[in-house]
Amino acid sequence: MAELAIGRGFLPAYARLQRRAQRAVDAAISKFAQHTHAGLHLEKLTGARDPNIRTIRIDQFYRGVVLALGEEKYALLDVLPHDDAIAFAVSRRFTVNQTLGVLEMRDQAGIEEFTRTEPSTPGGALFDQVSNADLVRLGVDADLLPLLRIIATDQQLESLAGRLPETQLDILRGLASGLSVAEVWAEQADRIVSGVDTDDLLTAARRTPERIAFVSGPVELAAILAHPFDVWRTFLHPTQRDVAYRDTYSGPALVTGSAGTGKTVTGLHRAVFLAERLPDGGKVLLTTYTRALAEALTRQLYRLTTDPAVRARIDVTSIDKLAYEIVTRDRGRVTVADNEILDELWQAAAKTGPTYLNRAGQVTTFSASFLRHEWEQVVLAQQLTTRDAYRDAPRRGRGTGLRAAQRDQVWDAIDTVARELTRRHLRTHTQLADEAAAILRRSPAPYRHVVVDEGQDLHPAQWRLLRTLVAPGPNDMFLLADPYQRIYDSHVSLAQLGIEVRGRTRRLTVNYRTTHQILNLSVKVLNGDAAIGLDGQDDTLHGYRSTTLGGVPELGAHDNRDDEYEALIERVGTWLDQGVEPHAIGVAVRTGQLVRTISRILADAHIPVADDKRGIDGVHVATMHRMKGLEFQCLAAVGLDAGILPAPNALTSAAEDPHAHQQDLRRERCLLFVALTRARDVLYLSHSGTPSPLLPVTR
Ligand SMILES: Nc1ncnc2c1ncn2[C@@H]1O[C@H](COP(=O)(O)OP(=O)(O)OP(=O)(O)O)[C@@H](O)[C@H]1O
Repeated sequence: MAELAIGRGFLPAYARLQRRAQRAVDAAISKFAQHTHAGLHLEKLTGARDPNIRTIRIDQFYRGVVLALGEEKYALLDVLPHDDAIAFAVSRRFTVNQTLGVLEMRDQAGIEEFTRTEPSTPGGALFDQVSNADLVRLGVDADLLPLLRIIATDQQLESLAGRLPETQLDILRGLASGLSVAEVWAEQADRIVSGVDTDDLLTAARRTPERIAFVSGPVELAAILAHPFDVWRTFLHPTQRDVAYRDTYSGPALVTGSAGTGKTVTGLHRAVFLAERLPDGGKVLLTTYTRALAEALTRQLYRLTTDPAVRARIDVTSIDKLAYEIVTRDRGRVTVADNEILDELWQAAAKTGPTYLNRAGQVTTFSASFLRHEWEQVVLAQQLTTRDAYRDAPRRGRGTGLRAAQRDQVWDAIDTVARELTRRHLRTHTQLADEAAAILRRSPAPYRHVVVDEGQDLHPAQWRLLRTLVAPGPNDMFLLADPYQRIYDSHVSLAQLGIEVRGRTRRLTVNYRTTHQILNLSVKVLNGDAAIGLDGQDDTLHGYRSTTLGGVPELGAHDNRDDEYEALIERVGTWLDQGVEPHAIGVAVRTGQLVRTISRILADAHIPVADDKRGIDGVHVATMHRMKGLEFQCLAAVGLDAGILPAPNALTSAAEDPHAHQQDLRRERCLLFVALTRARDVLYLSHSGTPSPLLPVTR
C-alpha cells in the first residue's frame, strides 16, 4: 500500500499557496490514501542527482517533489511552481548519515557550484583544528571534506545552509561556535546508531522525525495541514523530542536553553504527552510567569491539540493567578497591593528608616529599592517572621554584608511596611503564594503533573507553591528556564526548596527564532558574564547557535529624540509597506514613559498600535520586561541611551554596594538580551545622544 510522509520543507511551501492550490495538493495527497498512487504519475527526471526523486502534477501551475523511500512509501518534500520544482528535484540528493543513520538532503548542484566559485581563503580555515578522521567520525560525508577545508568564516559556512545536509551543518555550526569534537560527539551521543545501512532510505526516514513525518491517516494529515506555519507542532529537534517524549523522569526534570531554543515548544509537547496518558480526573498544570504569557501558552496549546478531552485535562494559568484563586477560594476576597502603593510605602520607609556609613564615609539611608528587595529576597524568600531569625539568616546574592546593628534597623523598616500592609488588608503576590501553599498542604495535591515555563524568575515562595501542587514522584515537575533571561532578582536553589533535579537536566542549544546575526549581537550584550542555573550549577552559552541567516542589525544614532522618533516611524512604516502584519512588529523600550510616548507618536502617524485591554490589534509597544516570552518578525529596540539603559533607578550605586551594583548591571544586560532576542528576522536599534554602555555595537 502506498503510504505518504511529509517533509519538513513541505509545510511552509503549503502555507504559502493560495487556497485553490492547497485544495489541489489535498486532492493529490488523498490519491495516496486511496491506494491510487498509480494515478499520480510519479515522474522520474532526466539529469536528476538522485535516482529516487520524482515529481507529481498538482495543477497546471504547481508540481510536488516526492522521494521514493522504497516499499511503496513516499515523502512529499515540497510544492513549487513547475520550473522551480524541476530545478529543485534535479539538484537534490538524499543520503543516509553514516553515524546517526538519519535521512539527509543535500543540494548537490549548489555544493558543486560553491566548490567551483568560492575562492580558497589564505590564512586559517574554520575547521583547521579538526582532523578529517574526526569530521567523518562525527558523521560528515567524506566527499564534503575538500569543501569544508576552504571555509574560513562563519558567513561562508552559513552560505552553505540549504545546500549541506542539515544534520552535518548542525555539527559544523557546533564546531564553529566553539564546541570541541568531544562536546559535539556528546551532544549527539544518544542518537548514534551502529550498523547503519546507507542504502535503506526508509529506515533512515523513520529515524528522522525532525524532518520526515509519517502520517497515520487523513485525520492526522488534516491536523498537520491545519497550521502549516507551525512547523514546531510536527517537527521537533531530536533533543526537544527526546526531552518532551521521554516516558518517565523519576522526579523533577529541568530543561535549560537560552532564548529561542524551543523551551516553550518542548513544554507544550510534554504537557500534551502527559495529558494524553492521564486517566479521567487527572490534571496537568501548565504555568508561567505572567497572565499574558499564560494566554499565549493557551493559544499554542490549542494549536498543538484539538482533542477536547486532552485540552480539558490541562489547566493553563499564571502562577500569580493560581495563588490568588486558591487563597480567595479558601478565605474569600483578598486585595493585592499594586506597585504604586508598594512604592509609596517603601519610599516612606526609606525616608524615615535606617542610616549607615557608605564606603565614602558619608551617612546614607538605605534606598527604598534596597529595603524592598531585602524583604522579598531574604525575608519572604526564607519565610522569616522574627527579628532573631532575620539576624541569623544568610543573605545570598544580596551584595555586601550587614552588621548586626544594621540588620536590626533594616528589620524595623521592613516590619513597619509589612504591618502597614496587614493593617490595610493588602497582600503581595509573593505573600499569596505562601498562603496558597499553606492551604494546599492540608489536602491531597490537585495535579498529577506540573509543567513550568519561564522558571528562571520565580520566587522561592512560588516554588514552594508549585511543590505543593503536585505530589513528589515520577514525572511530577517538568521545568523550563534560562538563567540568562533572569530579569528579576530571585536567586533560587531548587534543591533547597525540595525540588531535586540532579541527573535530570538537559540543555537545548539550537535557536529556532533568531537569525545568526541577531543572536551574535544579543549574546555580546551579556558581556561574557556567567549565569547560575536553578540547579545551582554554572550555565553556559557554549554551543548556542541559530539555524537561520538574515541581515545585520542596524543601529540608528541620533542627536535628539525627535529625530529618533521620526526614524522609528519611517522604519515601522517601511515594514508595514513590505507587508509585515502590524502585530508581527514589536517596539521594545526601557521605561513605561517611553511606551506611552512612542505609542502616541506612532498613533499620530496613523500606525495602528496594539491595546490588549481594549482588544485592539496593532504594533506591540512595550517595556523590555513585558517582552519576556514573546516574539516578533521585526523588532525595534529604541531609546537605548546612556541615561536610560541601564535604568538609573534600577541600579544600586557602586558607593552603596559595589557587589549589588554589578549584579544590578548584569540584570540590565539580561533585560536587553531578552528584548533583542524577541526579534525573528529583523532587528533595528536606536538611541539619541550618548549610546547605552550596554550596547556592544558602540564599543
Ligand atoms: N523544532 C522546531 N521547529 C521549528 N520551529 C521551532 C522549533 N522549536 C521552536 N521553534 C520556534 O522557535 C521559536 C522559539 O521557540 P520557543 O518560544 O519555544 O523558545 P523558548 O526557548 O521558550 O524562547 P524564550 O526563552 O526566548 O522565550 C518559536 O517561534 C517556535 O515556534
